[in-house]
Amino acid sequence: MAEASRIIFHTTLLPTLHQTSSSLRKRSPHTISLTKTSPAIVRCTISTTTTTSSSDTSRAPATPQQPIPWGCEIDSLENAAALQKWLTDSGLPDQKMEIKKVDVGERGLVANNNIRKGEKLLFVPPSLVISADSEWSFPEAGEVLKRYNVPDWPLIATYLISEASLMESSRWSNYISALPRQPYSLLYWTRAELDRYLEASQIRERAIERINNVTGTYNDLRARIFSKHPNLFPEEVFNMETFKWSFGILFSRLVRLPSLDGRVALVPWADMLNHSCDVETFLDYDKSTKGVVFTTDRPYQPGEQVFISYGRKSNGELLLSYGFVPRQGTNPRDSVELPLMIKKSDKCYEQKVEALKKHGLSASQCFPLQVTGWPLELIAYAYLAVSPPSMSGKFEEMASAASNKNASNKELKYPELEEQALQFILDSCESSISKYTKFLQASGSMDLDITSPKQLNRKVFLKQLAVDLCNSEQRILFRAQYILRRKLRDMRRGELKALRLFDSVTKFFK
Ligand SMILES: C[S@@+](CC[C@H](N)C(=O)[O-])C[C@H]1O[C@@H](n2cnc3c(N)ncnc32)[C@H](O)[C@@H]1O
Repeated sequence: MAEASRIIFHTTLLPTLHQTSSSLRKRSPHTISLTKTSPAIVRCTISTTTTTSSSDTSRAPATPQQPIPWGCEIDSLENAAALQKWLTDSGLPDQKMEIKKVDVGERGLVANNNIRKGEKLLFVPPSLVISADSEWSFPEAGEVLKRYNVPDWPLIATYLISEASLMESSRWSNYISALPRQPYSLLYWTRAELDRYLEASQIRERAIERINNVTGTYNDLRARIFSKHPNLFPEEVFNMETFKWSFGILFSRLVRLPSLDGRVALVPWADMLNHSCDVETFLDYDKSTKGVVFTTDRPYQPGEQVFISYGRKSNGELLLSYGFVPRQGTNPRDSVELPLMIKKSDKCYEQKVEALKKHGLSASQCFPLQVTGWPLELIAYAYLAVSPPSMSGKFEEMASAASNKNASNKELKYPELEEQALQFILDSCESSISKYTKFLQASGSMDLDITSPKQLNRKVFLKQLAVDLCNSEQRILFRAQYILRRKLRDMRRGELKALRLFDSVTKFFK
C-alpha cells in the first residue's frame, strides 16, 4: 500500500493549525439523519458534537470517539458476501480467493483453489478502482475541488466521504459498507496515548506530525473551499471526524501503481489482502490484462491465507499507517530511528549547524539503524559531531555526506576521528536503549486508572502494540551496541598493541 508522502499535504493545501474544537459550530448530539439533498440522492448527515476534534493533538480526548455511521466492525464479515457479489456483478472475474476470517489481520483473502507460484491474481478492472479521476455522484462537488487543484490524497479523501454519506445511493456503497468503521492507524491514538505508549520511539513524532498534517489539510479545505460551498460540503458531513476516517482508510489501503506513473488508487478486493514481511510481491496495474494484479511469489493451497507486501517498511512505519506490528524478528526491513545531535557546548556549534543547514539538515537529526547496518550518512554526521576546530575546513564535506543528496555516496574516511565517531554513535544508542528499558519496565505497571472494560480492551491493545514495537526497536539498538562495542574494543586493543610494539622498539634503541 502507498506511503503518504509528507509533501502531499503541503503542495497546494497549507496546514494551518489554528482551528480548535471550541470554534467548531455546535450541533446536536451524534445522530444519523437521512436528508434529501437532491431528488435522486440521499445524503446522510452526521454530527460530531460528542467528539473533540482539535487541530492540537494534545487536546484530543482520552476515550475513543463516536463511530462514524458507515463501514463495519474491523473483524466483521457481515458485509463481505455483499461486497464479493457486487464486485462479481460489476465485472470482477472469477477469483481463486475469498474473504474469510484469518489469524493474521482479522479479515483477509484465503485461497479456495490451488494457486501456483508466478500466477497472476485479482484482475480488478479500472471501473472498480477509486482514483482522483473517479466520477462523483455529486459531480459539482468534484468539479469545485478540481478547480482548486486539490492534490490526489485530499481529493480522494473528500470523494470517499462524499460517496459514503450517500449510503445506498452511491455506487460504492457495498465497498464502503465493508470498510472498517475505525481503521487501525495511529491517527486514532490520542495525544495522551502517543505520549504514554510511544514515549521511547521516534514513531511518536511521526504520528504527531501526521495527525497535524491531516488536521491542517482538513482546516485548509474547510477555510478555502468547504466554507464557500456549504451546500456541496455541509459541515455535518465534511468534518474532522469524517476526514480522520477517510485518511485512516487511505493510509491503510491506498496503493501506488507504478505502471500508471505511480498514481494512487483504492482497489476494492485487492485491499482485502494482508501484509507479510516474507512476501515480495506488490500490486500493480497490468497493461496487458487491463486490471490491477499481483504475481504470487509462492504457491498456496486451498484454505491458506494469501499475502502481498505493503512495501519495505519498518515495524514503526507499519504501526503508523496500518496499526499493526509484525512479530519480533520477522521483518528483515525493520529499522529504528537513531537521534543524533550536535552539542550546544561544541566550540564549533554555530559553524557545524551552518554547514548542516546548507544541506537541509539540523543540529538534531534522526538516521535509520537496521539489524544489518547503518547508512553512510549517519557516520558522516557522527564525524561532523566529533570534529575538532582544526578540522573546520572539512565541515562542509561532512555535512554534504550526511545529507543523502551526496551524489557520489562514497564513504568518508577520517581515521583520526573514527574512534570518537563510533563512541559518539554508541553513546546515542545507549541513551536510546535506556529510554526503551524505562518504558518496557514501566509498561507492566501501567493502566491502573482504567474505569471501564471497553477502555481496558483499548488500553491493553495499544500497550501491547507499543511493547511489541519497543521490543523490536530496542533489539536493533542492542545489536548496534554490540557491534560498536566490539569495534571499539578491537580498535583500542590494536592501538594498545601498536603502543606496546612502539615501546619495545624504543627500548631496543636505548
Ligand atoms: C489493506 S487492509 C487489509 C484488509 C483488512 N484486514 C480488512 O479486513 O479490511 C490493511 C489492514 O489490514 C490489517 N493487516 C494487514 N496485514 C496485517 C498483518 N500482517 N498483521 C496484522 N494486521 C494486518 C491491518 O488492520 C491493516 O490496517
